[in-house]
Amino acid sequence: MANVKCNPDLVRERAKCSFDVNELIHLIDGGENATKEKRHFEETIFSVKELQDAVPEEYLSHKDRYENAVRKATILRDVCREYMKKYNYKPNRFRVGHGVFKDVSPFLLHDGMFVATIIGQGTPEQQAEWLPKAENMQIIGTYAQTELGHGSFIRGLETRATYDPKTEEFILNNATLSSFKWWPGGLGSTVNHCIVVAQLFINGKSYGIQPFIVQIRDLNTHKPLPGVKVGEIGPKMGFQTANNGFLGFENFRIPRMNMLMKNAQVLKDGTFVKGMNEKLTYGTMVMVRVGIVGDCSLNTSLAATIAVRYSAVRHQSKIKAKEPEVQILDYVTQQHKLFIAIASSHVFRNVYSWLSKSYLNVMKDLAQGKQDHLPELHATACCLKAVCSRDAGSVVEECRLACGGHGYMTSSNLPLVYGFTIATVTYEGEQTVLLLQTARYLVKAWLAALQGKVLAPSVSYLSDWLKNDNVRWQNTPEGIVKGFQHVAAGKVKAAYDTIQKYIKLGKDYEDAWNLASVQLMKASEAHSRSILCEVSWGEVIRTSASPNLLQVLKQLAQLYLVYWTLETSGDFLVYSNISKDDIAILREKYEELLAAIRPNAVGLVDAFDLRDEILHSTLGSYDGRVYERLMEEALKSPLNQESVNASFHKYLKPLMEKAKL
Ligand SMILES: CCCCCCCC/C=C\CCCCCCCCCCC/C=C/C(=O)SCCNC(=O)CCNC(=O)[C@H](O)C(C)(C)COP(=O)(O)OP(=O)(O)OC[C@H]1O[C@@H](n2cnc3c(N)ncnc32)[C@H](O)[C@@H]1OP(=O)(O)O
Ligand SMILES: Cc1cc2nc3c(=O)[nH]c(=O)nc-3n(C[C@H](O)[C@H](O)[C@H](O)COP(=O)(O)OP(=O)(O)OC[C@H]3O[C@@H](n4cnc5c(N)ncnc54)[C@H](O)[C@@H]3O)c2cc1C
Repeated sequence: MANVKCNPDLVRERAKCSFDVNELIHLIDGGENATKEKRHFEETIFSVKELQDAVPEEYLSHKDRYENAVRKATILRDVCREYMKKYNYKPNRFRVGHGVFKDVSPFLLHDGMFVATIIGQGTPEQQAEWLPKAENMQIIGTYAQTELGHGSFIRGLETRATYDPKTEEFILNNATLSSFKWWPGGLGSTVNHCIVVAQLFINGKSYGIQPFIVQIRDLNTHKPLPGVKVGEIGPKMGFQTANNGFLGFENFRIPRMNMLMKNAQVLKDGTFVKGMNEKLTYGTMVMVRVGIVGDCSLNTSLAATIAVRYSAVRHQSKIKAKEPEVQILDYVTQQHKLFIAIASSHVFRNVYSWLSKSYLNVMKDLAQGKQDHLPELHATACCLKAVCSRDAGSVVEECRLACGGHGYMTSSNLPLVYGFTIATVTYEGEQTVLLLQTARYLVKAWLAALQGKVLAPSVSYLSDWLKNDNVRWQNTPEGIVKGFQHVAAGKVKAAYDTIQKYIKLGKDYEDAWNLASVQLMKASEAHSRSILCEVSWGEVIRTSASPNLLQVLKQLAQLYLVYWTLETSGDFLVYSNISKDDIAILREKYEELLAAIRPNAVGLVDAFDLRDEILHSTLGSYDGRVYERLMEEALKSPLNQESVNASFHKYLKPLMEKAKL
């Protein structure tokens, strides 16, 4: 990228960067070698001509866009397969996926959840049967759980799998419209298999929801098998190329061994054997929620790169009347909008790495029959997924707004980035629903703390707070982290006390819970924020980097801490010993941090190392040729391929002529 002829503003910005951009790229990637491998892989992918679109996708019809996405998905699969064989390298498909599809791949659910569920829920024999086929794409699958009538409350799913011991088969049925599967990616027209999550019935008795692997289309003709009704759900706010679909069964039979039986089992005679913990059936969701925190980092870095580069190139208005128009990046309000995006991307990445380690440890424990840490992992993954996805959505939208009118252009790519980022707030567990899951855990932890029990590490601050809720406020990063824990503990206590108050007033526990649920949700959010602050600050101070880079990383981590303290200062005034003077000091600190980060802003987004092919943006490309690219892209509009459009003769001219009469 270094030899590209760049906009002079960007050249100046890059020259004043105080740290080594390559050092940060290597740190994010996990080492110099990892960067080399990543770049070589991306170079290979983006030099494949067939993966480049001649016409921007937005001009294609819904159908053509889908077909183009499937075409590219198959080419990408082949290229990746060859590449992995040759170099023994496991690429991050999500980064190049955004480059190839702009949006998401119709194979997203095959890779993200179908294969993962076979691994997580299948017995070794079932894995041997289906995994090689799925990994080779001999079969293509999705994860079909959500129905028209139920998504969040999965115990309420209506799809039935009734066991028939005579034939040793399950009979799948969707007797009601609300029981139809609705949403699974790739289901519309792409997949031939799915994991179907259905209510198991044996001899008229319900045994809860279980996962089944089901072939729904003929492998040669791709026609739906008899008894299967399947189709696509139509256009959405984003995820246009994900090919989300619907599905229903009528007396559709599958062999007994198609129930994934790593946890619970159904024996030939219809005996149901319970698993170690019925919630392990929800395992794929936990894994994906962890992954989404990482995805939030990537999505935020895409938007930050586009908006920061654009803001360095764009000049508008003046700070001082007699001086030239300034780069909009020099407005402190613009820095306020954008630097939190850079900081958040780093925070999400660090927290993702921490959460992934916890996830892998719990998986190891489960393999040995130990499940003590599962509730903590579930609670932590739920609230982090909810808060990171919501933050990422807000930050991406703020970046888009920070690009003014041009941020509204599809060619800026910001509307598309917003479309797939905001979807993460809903899928894999709607935000409020997940926050309330964590709240269940927090209330239990609070009760345990009141009883003097030892708490799990992520909630041990509740016991500390009970011992001393009167800690003196300190305007240091460590002091702020403590402050966030105080806010969280104060909110958990308040929510708990509210439940107790309603119970004393004669409400039963469930009603009391519902009445207190706004407070419970906020307590859960505060708990999540305290984890984000503690973990990300902890990761940064442990980072080994050159002094210059470390200084910048600390500035970003502090910016995150101070930003959120100021954003939620009301909570701090209620639940901690912060004073108005401390808040004034933090405001000053915030302004200092914005000023300190300003000279490094472009270097920081360069360090996300997102190629132009991944950014897909007229505003965010490395060379900063913003206006040229806006015009070049506009000229690709089909309306610009002719000097007079047919509608003139058909409609406008007759209208004008009628007006003359
Ligand atoms: C520079 C950048 C570098 C970064 C690089 C990043 C690279 C990116 C990396 C990775 C990216 C990976 C991204 C992955 C993407 C993959 C593909 C994504 C596409 C996904 C598309 C969407 C798919 C879907 O949406 S699938 C459908 C998902 N559906 C849901 O999530 C439903 C939500 N509902 C539920 O989960 C449940 O119904 C519930 C939990 C809300 C309630 O369940 P219920 O049975 O009613 O339980 P409840 O009575 O409330 O609780 C009973 C007790 O069970 C406990 N519990 C509940 N769930 C779990 C669980 N999962 N595990 C453990 N325990 C659980 C609960 O706490 C209760 O316990 P208690 O003790 O009784 O309180
Ligand atoms: C882009 C996209 C892709 C998807 N892909 C898939 C897929 O591949 N496979 C699949 O199976 N599913 C998929 N889904 C479905 C997704 O998982 C669900 O939409 C999601 O879990 C939310 O469930 P819901 O739609 O039932 O929302 P609802 O639960 O109906 O939410 C509506 C409102 O009700 C509130 N609410 C619901 N329950 C409670 C409660 N207990 N307490 C308080 N408030 C509550 C919510 O907070 C929300 O405000 C996808 C969804 C999207 C948007």
